[in-house]
Amino acid sequence: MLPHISDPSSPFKQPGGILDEIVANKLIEIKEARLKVGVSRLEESELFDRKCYSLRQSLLAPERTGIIAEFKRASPSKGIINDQADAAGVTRQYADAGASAISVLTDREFFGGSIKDLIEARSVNNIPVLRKDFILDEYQIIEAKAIGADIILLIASVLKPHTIARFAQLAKSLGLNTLLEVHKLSELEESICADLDAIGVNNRNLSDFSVSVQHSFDLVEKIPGNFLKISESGISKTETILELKDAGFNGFLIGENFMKEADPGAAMQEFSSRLKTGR
Ligand SMILES: O=P(O)(O)OC[C@@H](O)[C@@H](O)c1c[nH]c2ccccc12
Repeated sequence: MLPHISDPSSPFKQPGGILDEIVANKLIEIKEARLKVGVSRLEESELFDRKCYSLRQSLLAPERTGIIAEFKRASPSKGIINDQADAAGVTRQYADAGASAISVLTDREFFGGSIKDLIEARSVNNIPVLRKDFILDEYQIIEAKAIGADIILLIASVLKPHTIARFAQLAKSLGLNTLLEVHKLSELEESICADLDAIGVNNRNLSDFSVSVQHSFDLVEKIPGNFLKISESGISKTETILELKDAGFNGFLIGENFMKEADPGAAMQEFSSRLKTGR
């Protein structure tokens, strides 16, 4: 093993653990995609010039739930969750059940996702779609637009602040919405920049997978008022959503709680009606 020396000129942090593995693998994938497809082919995609749906509008629409429902086949912490699910069918049911947005994992190696899943979800939905992946390169942002995503995720435990600012600016210039994911106060303070639309507090620590919704309650008041506030991960009860809403959150990212069921769309439907009736 090489010693753990961080390169000051690197655009990335070195968070350690599984994240370092994910980053190393992703950098290889990006290199391959650049060679195989390339930016100019992406820009020729039919979807590239479409106007994105606004995350703000959809999250704040009173007839919607604020839930960002995630299509996730597997994860490093849980292994396989639901590898046979149909992306179009499930995400359509999510939307019909009042989801404000759809999140689709596009990482294959660690989450069993694909670009195909996102394209399918896009083709049957008219609410915002989040490309859930580890964005490390401008190429992936252009790709996100080309496959029909409306929102990209930038992860503060992986990207240095100057990289986040650069990526957020590019995303904005393409009309994409940007969600910055933070796990702790220092990440929020150092990474926040004007071109972001939303701040997500990830209740899961991506280095050791421990989950606590308390992270959201601890950070909510530190998020400036002009950003949408989203609580991510480990949410399985409607009561938690009501508490998070009271604390000031506009959005709630839920994956496993739905995907672990044989019929994730029906699970979201049931959750959503419980939320409405306050049970
Ligand atoms: O399945 P959960 O616990 O409801 O979590 C969903 C989502 O927040 C989680 O998948 C996630 C949050 N940040 C990420 C970054 C990359 C991949 C996945 C994620």
